[in-house]
Amino acid sequence: MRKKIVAGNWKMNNDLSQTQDLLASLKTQVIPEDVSVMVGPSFTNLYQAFQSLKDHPIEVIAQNMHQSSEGAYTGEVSAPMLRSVGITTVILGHSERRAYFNENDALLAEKVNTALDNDMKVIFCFGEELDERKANNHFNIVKSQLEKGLFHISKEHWSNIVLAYEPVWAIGTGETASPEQAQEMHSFVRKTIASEYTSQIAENVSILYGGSVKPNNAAEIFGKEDVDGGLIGGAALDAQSFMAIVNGFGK
Ligand SMILES: O=C[C@H](O)COP(=O)(O)O
Repeated sequence: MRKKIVAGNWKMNNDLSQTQDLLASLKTQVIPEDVSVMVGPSFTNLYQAFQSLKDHPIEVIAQNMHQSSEGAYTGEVSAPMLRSVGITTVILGHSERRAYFNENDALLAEKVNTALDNDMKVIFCFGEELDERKANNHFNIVKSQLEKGLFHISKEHWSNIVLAYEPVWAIGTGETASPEQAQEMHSFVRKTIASEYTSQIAENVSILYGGSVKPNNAAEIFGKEDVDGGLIGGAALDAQSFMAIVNGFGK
């Protein structure tokens, strides 16, 4: 049975003191047993966050990492560095990384390999832009992102992969994909994985939806058969909103 997951991507928000405040609020919450809850603070606050949540079911994850494990890459952070502060899950391929930092499919394929080589789990993000959806090209775009960035991995590595479908037009815009649009794409992705790999792999991988998920729409989107949770941006910055999304999902 696949895991239900709600992951908060804090993006470039929250300094140390704000991070401590948000973690303190989250730590008072009871986490439903059937939902894996994750939060992704900035690099500077990962160590503090990991230490703070050590005895708590919420997992601390990273938002990005470099494709090399070490070297002369000023300003970058490697997979072994993340591991050294307790982090074992990383988000890769977020549309903001693709758009603002020129991360293309080939680079993401390298990053995926480095993460897996370092025994890390990957939340692999993908999704189409608005003009691509309007041109009815969204399935091709998503298939291509998966084929070029992820489908080189071996069958054995799929247990370390979580997928996150994030239509770019829905991120931070207040405009969500409808539950039907999310389900349609998630089902397409699952079928694509079944044909490239096996139906068992396709059935077991969690596929999250991301893009303007809020407490008032989460339950309906997460209620769809192939939606296994969410990657939450803005609403994850507020403990009450985030926990309302988590609790609306847990049974
Ligand atoms: O990583 C999270 C997504 O980009 C969604 O962000 P959002 O919930 O602010 O739209």
